[in-house]
Amino acid sequence: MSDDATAAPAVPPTVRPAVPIVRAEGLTKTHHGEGAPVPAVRGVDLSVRPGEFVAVTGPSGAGKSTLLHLIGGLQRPDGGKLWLDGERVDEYREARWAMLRRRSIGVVFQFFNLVSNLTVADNVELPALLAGVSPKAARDSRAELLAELGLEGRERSMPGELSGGEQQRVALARALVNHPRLLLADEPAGSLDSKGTREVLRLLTRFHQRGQTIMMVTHDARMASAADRVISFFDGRIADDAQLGGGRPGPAGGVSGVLELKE
Ligand SMILES: Nc1ncnc2c1ncn2[C@@H]1O[C@H](COP(=O)(O)OP(=O)(O)OP(=O)(O)O)[C@@H](O)[C@H]1O
Repeated sequence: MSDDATAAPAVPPTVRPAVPIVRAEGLTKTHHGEGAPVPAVRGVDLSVRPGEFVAVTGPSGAGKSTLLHLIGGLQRPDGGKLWLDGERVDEYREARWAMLRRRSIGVVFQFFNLVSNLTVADNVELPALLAGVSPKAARDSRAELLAELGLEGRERSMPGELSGGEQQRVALARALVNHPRLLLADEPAGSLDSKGTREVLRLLTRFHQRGQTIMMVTHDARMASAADRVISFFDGRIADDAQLGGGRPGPAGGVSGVLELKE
């Protein structure tokens, strides 16, 4: 008998995995509109680690936006469980969700959704003030972000006076003003020209490199390839989950979704 056979098995060092920013188990949502019910998200299991940049892609109607809205508390699931930063949130009431969204989740939409009768500065400061930040701290954060996003001097402009790309940068500043744990972006370049798209991509990449966790729905292959993980969504389910940049494939394995996305 060799020494190896009698030796005590090696005890692996204790590794405490980081608490996922997002964890979903069996997440389900059916829309009830005018016609027949539409099952948009069908039992999704998902985990997003701190610092990940995840692109969610897939055909129109696959349920991508619904998934993002469930994670951001903009819609409620019919079934399943959802944790944000380790805290079970799917049973939260609206007031608690509102507080969580203000403090921990930033959202950017395709059509910017800025308040049209507020100045750029007020649009960006508003979520900070609603979260209970002092007016001075809100002003300081706003000034820092607008400078960083190349919007210095536009503080007093109204959203309608800005280009689409500038409006999306204002929306990004607004989403980030409370330093959210999670940034959700639903087709953030969907209504921009190629210059605006490049700009949004550059900024998202920069914030990701600084550690910002991002989940982004996109149809755009270039946008998706900036992420470090691509989830392909099809018919309300995760069809593929792949790590980009040579990392390990996600739970569903395979790289077909990524290959399809490459230009
Ligand atoms: N509020 C709603 N009421 C009824 N049906 C809805 C509602 N929102 C979405 N749906 C339907 O649910 C399905 C999934 O929609 P969702 O917007 O999540 O898909 P998507 O993958 O984001 O699509 P797209 O890429 O076109 O935005 C679609 O069939 C859509 O028509």
